[in-house]
Amino acid sequence: MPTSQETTPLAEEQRVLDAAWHRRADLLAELDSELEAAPATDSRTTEHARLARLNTRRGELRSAADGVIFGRIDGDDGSVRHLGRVGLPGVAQDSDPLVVDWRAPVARAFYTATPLDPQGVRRRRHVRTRGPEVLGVDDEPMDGGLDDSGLVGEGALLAALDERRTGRMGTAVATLQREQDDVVRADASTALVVQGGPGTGKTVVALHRVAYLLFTHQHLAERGVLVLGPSTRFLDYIGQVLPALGETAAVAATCDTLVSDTGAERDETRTAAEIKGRASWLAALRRYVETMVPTTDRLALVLDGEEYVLPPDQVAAARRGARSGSMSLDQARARFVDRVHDLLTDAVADRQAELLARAEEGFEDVLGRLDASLARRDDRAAPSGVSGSDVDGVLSEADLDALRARISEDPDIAGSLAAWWPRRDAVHELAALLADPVLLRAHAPELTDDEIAAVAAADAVGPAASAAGVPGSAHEPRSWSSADLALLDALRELLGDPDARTFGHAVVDEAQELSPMQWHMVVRRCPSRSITAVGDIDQAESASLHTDWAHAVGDALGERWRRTDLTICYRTPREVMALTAEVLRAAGSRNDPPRAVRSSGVEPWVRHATENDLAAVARDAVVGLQERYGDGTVGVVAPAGRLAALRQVLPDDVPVLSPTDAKGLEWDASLVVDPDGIASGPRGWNALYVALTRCTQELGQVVVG
Ligand SMILES: Nc1ncnc2c1ncn2[C@@H]1O[C@H](COP(=O)(O)OP(=O)(O)OP(=O)(O)O)[C@@H](O)[C@H]1O
Repeated sequence: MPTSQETTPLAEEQRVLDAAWHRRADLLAELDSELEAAPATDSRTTEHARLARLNTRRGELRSAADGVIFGRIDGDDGSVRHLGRVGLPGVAQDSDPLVVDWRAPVARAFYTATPLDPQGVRRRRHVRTRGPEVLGVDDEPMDGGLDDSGLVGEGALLAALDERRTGRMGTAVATLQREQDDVVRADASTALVVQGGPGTGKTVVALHRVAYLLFTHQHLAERGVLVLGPSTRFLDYIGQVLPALGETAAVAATCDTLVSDTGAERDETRTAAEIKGRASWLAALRRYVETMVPTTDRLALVLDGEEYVLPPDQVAAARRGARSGSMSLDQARARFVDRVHDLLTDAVADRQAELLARAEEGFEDVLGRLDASLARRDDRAAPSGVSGSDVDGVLSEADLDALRARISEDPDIAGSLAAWWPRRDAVHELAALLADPVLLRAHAPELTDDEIAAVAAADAVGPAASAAGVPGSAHEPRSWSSADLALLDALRELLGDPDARTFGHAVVDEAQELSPMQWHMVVRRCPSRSITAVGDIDQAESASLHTDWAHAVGDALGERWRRTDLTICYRTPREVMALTAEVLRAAGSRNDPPRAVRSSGVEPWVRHATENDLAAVARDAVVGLQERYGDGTVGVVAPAGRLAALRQVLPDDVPVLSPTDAKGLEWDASLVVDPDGIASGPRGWNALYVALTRCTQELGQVVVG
């Protein structure tokens, strides 16, 4: 006889979780033994692909321990479905799944049904679990009651939002909100720009979208998804989320690490960064690369000691033909070399025919040369075959093929062609261009003299560059800024980049920071333009001074993108968001801050300090916050110029960051030191908006003066 305890919703869900937990364990054991039994090396592609699939599935199942089930929807038709981070099939064949994957179409109603639009759902239940244990259950009947908040599963959501922060981004798969779910499941055939204020869940949405797309579209899973974030610190912050959502086919990078393993090694002035970020560099670099195509039509090549001067009109035609279309310089060069091999083959055959003709006229000396020449070459077909040249001395098709093959492998010919049309190295060529005002003026005529001076001066920061300014001249290896790396990426593509990898989809976080040249980097990685970009134009600090999204993405995406907005702030409490409207106005924004869903009950506070006691006041404030949020996280945001001094006095375990580096991160409590100093920098009010919105509970400020 069931006890009264066992009939409670909690006991009911515990029974479901027990069954799901065991099913997951059984599936994992099956996968383990199947993978162990597989031969260590099997070169067959099909077997390789099968093992990769099994491995992925094992990874998914392992990482789903928290969230084996997290929700349930009861339909009007009496159906009951449980949702989890990964789907679990029923034991009997053809039985209903025990747990439905959250990304499956039938799971959608869990995120989007409301009492006003129940979508066939009678009741939504959030099931809070830790490992194999059910902690609590929140029910939401869809019986046409009030729908005031616009929130889905408000109780579960607010409980999730009140949890202490760990310094790593958690998953919100159980509590995604309707406007977020719309983005997660949006059509991926064109670019989507998601504008949202601080804490509206842009990162959450971007990451869940990756998981959703990889689950739903096999071709994306095969081609991979690129996740671009603003910094390696940020990538570390989100690092655990994708595997926990079941995704391993995503590659995380920053724009800088896409180009160089070391990332950007030097900063530069905002002026230089803004100039170098402009889209007009694409045309400038194209013009520059055009100067790397030889202009002479005289091409003399030596084969077997004989010089052949190729017909100049044909050399010119080969050069023109090679540059047609949108090929890289390397591809064009390869095409040209191919054509030159044909021309040389013809020239050798013509000369031989000419010698033969003269021999027939009885010139013994010529006959001697011809014999010697034929003896040196091995272009004729094998003696056993019937060869035209055996009969009349004219090279047969087979002889010509053999001659062409020999020409294409001849190292001297290759050497002559390399001297005539040298291969170019993007690093050297870019260093040469940026260091040389004459070259800059020639290829980037839209730049003013002051702008050219700013670019060349920025370049002089790097190790010595040759003053010769001739493309290809010897340049020392130099260090690059972020803006340089975007130029390098573009130049590499124009010259030919054998290592370039493309992806099926790209997700860009903090997208407001990308320069037009960086947007081109994204499109280069994702030529289909299946891109999801999330960002907040009001948090933009980038030197590129975007004021709206059309300005930011227009050059790279043209008209081929659409925008959607996230409007609810899940992170920052109402008490803190109330401070931000004024900051936004000072930043010149016409937007309102997002609506905060929660209150922390703690009013933001301000302490005053002088330059002399600033460090001590900040230290005192941080220690106080640490005492109150000992089980959570505390972070400090300050103007870049104050960071070093503050780091010396503040506890080691507290991150002390500039607004730029704090972007996208959050702590339970944050201290903003010298907000006026932050606001007085370039795009300073936008930076202050970032700084003030990092906390989930409590905000303190130390004002100087
Ligand atoms: N639906 C949700 N359920 C639970 N938590 C959520 C949800 N949406 C957002 N959050 C939480 O709100 C916080 C802010 O989310 P997130 O960092 O994605 O916002 P953001 O818009 O990227 O912020 P920023 O503009 O500052 O980078 C995070 O702690 C996130 O886990």
